[in-house]
Amino acid sequence: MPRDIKICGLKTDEALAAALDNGASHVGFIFFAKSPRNIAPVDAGRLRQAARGKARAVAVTVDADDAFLDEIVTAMAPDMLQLHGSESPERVAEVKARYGLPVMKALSLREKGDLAAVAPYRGVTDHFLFDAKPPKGSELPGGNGVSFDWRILTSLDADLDYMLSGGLNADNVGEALAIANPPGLDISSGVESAPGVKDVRLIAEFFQAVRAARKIRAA
Ligand SMILES: O=C(O)c1ccccc1NCC(=O)[C@H](O)[C@H](O)COP(=O)(O)O
Repeated sequence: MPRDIKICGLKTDEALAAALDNGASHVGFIFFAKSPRNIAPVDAGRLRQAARGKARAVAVTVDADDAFLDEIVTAMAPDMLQLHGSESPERVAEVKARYGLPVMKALSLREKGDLAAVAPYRGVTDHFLFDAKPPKGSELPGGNGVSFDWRILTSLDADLDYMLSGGLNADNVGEALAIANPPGLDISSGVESAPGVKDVRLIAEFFQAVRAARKIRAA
């Protein structure tokens, strides 16, 4: 059963409180101008205070340069950086060294062959996040509410630390857990009533569904 659950794309006190009250281990803030979940570093810095000692605050960036990362790290003091663009292993290593923070590299998957992208990042990134490839025409590298074939994850080494992401919701998370048994889960649009608008009821329902799946597996 998942050790970690990340609620991503938070912008309000209410949504953050719902994530924390329900037991999120990670809370994510998106720094990508085209996203409906985009947040200013200073606002994320204020929000993330409530997460201290409860959940790790994750700054999600897309091919960000040092100047933007400096601004984010200074304003919000994240616990982790999620690199959700086409950052190379060398760039991941550079970011890790520059900020001394754990890094989660996001990779987008559709089929088994896409897992070849994992090897070059092993020993470089601290964690992986496996998301679906964006649909054609999407301007967003993540947060598209699209899932992939979770069966491809069963061929991964058991020690690989990753979050399963992409198109999860309360209705399908039980199946995702039964198939892939991932160490972590990440969700964004599946707990929204509209793009970028988190819904506290959907957040609670997602955690309930995870708990229900946990009971089924334990029985
Ligand atoms: O969510 C976004 O808008 C976003 C924009 C740019 C880069 C990454 C983004 N999201 C990253 C995440 O970690 C999402 O939670 C992940 O892609 C899953 O999203 P969803 O399919 O909506 O659950």
